[in-house]
Amino acid sequence: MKPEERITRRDKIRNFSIIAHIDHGKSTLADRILEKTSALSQREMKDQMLDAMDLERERGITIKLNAVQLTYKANDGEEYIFHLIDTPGHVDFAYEVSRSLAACEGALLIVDAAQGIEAQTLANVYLALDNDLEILPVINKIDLPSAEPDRVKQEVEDVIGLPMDDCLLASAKNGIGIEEILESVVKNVPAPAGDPEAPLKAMIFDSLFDPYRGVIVYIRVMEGTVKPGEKVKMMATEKEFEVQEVGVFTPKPVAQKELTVGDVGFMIASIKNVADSRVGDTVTHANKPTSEALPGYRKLNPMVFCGLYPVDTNDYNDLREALEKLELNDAALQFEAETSQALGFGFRCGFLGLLHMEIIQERIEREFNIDLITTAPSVIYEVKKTDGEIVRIDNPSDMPDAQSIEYVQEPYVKAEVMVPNDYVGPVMELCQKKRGDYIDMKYFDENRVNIIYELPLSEIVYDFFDTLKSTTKGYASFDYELIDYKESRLVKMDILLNGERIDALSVVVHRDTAYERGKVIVEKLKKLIPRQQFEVPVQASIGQKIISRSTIKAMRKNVLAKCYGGDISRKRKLLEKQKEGKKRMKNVGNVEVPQEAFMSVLSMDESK
Ligand SMILES: Nc1nc2c(ncn2[C@@H]2O[C@H](COP(=O)(O)OP(=O)(O)OP(=O)(O)O)[C@@H](O)[C@H]2O)c(=O)[nH]1
Repeated sequence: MKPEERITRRDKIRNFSIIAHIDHGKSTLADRILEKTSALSQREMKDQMLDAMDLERERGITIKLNAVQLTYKANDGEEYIFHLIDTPGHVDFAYEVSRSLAACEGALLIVDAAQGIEAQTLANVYLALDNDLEILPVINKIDLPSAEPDRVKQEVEDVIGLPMDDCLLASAKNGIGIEEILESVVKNVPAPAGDPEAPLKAMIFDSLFDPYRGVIVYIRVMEGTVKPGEKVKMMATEKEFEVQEVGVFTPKPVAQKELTVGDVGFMIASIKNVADSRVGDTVTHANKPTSEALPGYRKLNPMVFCGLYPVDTNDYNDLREALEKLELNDAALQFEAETSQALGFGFRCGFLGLLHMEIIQERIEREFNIDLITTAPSVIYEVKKTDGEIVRIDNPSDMPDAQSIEYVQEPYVKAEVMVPNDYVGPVMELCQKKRGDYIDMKYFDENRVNIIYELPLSEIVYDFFDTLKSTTKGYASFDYELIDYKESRLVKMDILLNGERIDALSVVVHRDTAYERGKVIVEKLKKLIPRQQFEVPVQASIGQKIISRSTIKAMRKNVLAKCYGGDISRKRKLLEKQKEGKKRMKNVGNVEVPQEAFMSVLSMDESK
C-alpha cells in the first residue's frame, strides 16, 4: 500500500470493545453486530462464535479474547472497517481486559435496563477510562417488562458521570437499536491516530498456540506497518522472529499483505511458546526499532497456588504432559514438581485466580482424562524471619515455625460489593467475618448501595462469592482488585491423622480465630473421612500444641456383610459402587482421605 492509501484506510477504521456486567447482553449484542456487518450466515456464525472453546460456552463466560474485522456501510455512504475486540468477563483476567481495551479507541458500555449498574459495570468503566476510551452507553433489554430505561439512564449519569442525552436504547435479543449503535460507533469512536511510516509499534493483546502454525499473536498496530518476511523483536523479552504471515479474522483468519496503523489482526512468526509473546508487550522491527515501548506492559504473576496430584500415581507423567501442553497456550499458568509426604509426587501450580484454577483442573480431567486430588488454594505469603531473611511462601506446609517468624504479610484486595439496601447488614457481617477493613459505602439511589472493603485475598479466594450470593439471595454483584501486602497475625495450623502430620492439609490461619478454625476443621474432617478398620484420631495443632481433637470411630461391619452371602451380582454391584466412591480417595499413611477433605480446610461453613 502507498503511504497515502494507508492514511485513507486508517481514517475509516473504528476499533471498539463491548464492556458489560455479566449477563447484561454482551455476547448477544456482538452476534447482532456480526449479523449486520458481515457476510456470514447465522449458521456459519454459530460455528465460529466469538467464544471458541467448549468449556467457555458451557460456563457462559468468555475466557480467550478475540478480534474480528467487519465492514459496515454507513448512512453517509462510506464503507468503514470495524474491529470488534472481545474481552474476557472475569476479574481473574482483568489485565487481559485492560490490554484489549488498550487496543481500542472506544467501548460500548452495555447496561441492563432492568438491573442497572453492577459491580463489573463499574470495574470495566474504570478500565476503559484508564485507557482514554470514548465510552458509548447502551441501555439494553428495553423489551423486558421490568425495563426502566429512564431510571437506569439517570443512574449512569449520576454514578459514572456520562452525559446520557444521546444514550442508545437497544434490545439485542429482538434486534432493536442495532443500526443506531453502529452509526454511533462511526460518528463517536475516534479513528486511530499514528503514523504508518513510523518505526513499528504493535501491541500484543492475546496469543494462542496452534500445533501447526506455532503461536498466533493478536496485535494492534499503533505506529508503522508490518509485513511477512520482516524481522521483528518483542521488546520485553528481546526475542526476535521472522514474520511468516499477517492477517485479520473475519472471523475466519484471512492473510493480508501487511498490517498497518490502526489494524487489529494476527501475526505468525514461528514462535514456539506463548511466553515469548506476552500480553501487553510491544512488537517492533529488529533492524529499525522504536525507541520506546508502549506503556502498560506487566508480567503476569500467578496469585493463587495449589497442589495438583494424580489420584493414580501412575498418571504422574501424563499429568506433567498435560500441564506442559496447557502451558503452551497459557502464559499465566505456572507449575513445578512438588512432593508431598501425604500425596506423593505432584505439582505446585500457580493461577491468576480461582476461576483460572478451576478451568485448568477441569481441562486436565476432561481433555486428558486424569483424576486429580487438589489441595486447598493458597495465596503467596511474605515472611520476614527472625534471622532477617525474607521468604515467599506459596504452600502453607512450608510456613516456618512461629518462633522463627518476625512478621508475615499477606496480599489484600479492595473489594466492591453492590447490593440492595436490605442486604447491607449481612454483607458487612460477612466482610467483617472475613477480616475485612471497612472503607466506604456509597448510595446510588434509595435502593442500591456500593460497599467498599479491604479484605485479605486469602479470605476471598475460596467461598466468598458463593457465600455472598447465598446471603443476598443472588442480588449482590462483586468485583475486586489487588492493592497491597499488609502485615497480619498469621500462623500455620497442621492437621494430624492417626498422629501423623498431613502436609497437604496444613493451612495458614489468623491467630485470633485459630482455635475456632481448628475446631471446625477437625469436625468437618471427622464427617468427611469415612470410617476405617481402626479408630483414627483427628487433631489440629499449632507448633507442638494440639488445639483441637476428635476421633473417627472404627468401621463396624464389612459392606458385604449386608448381602447375606447370597446374591453374587448384588455383591459385585456393591463392590463396584465402592470402587467408584474410592476414585477420589487417596491413601494418606494408612487412612483413606477423600478429595473434599483437602478443600474443606478453607471453609468456615460447618455444613460444607
Ligand atoms: N429480554 C432480553 N434478553 C436479552 C437481551 N440481550 C441479551 N439477553 C439475554 O440475556 C442473557 C445474557 O446475555 P449474554 O449476551 O449471554 O450476556 P453476556 O453479557 O455476554 O454474558 P457473559 O458472556 O456471561 O458475560 C441471555 O439469556 C440473553 O438471551 C435483550 O435485549 N432482551
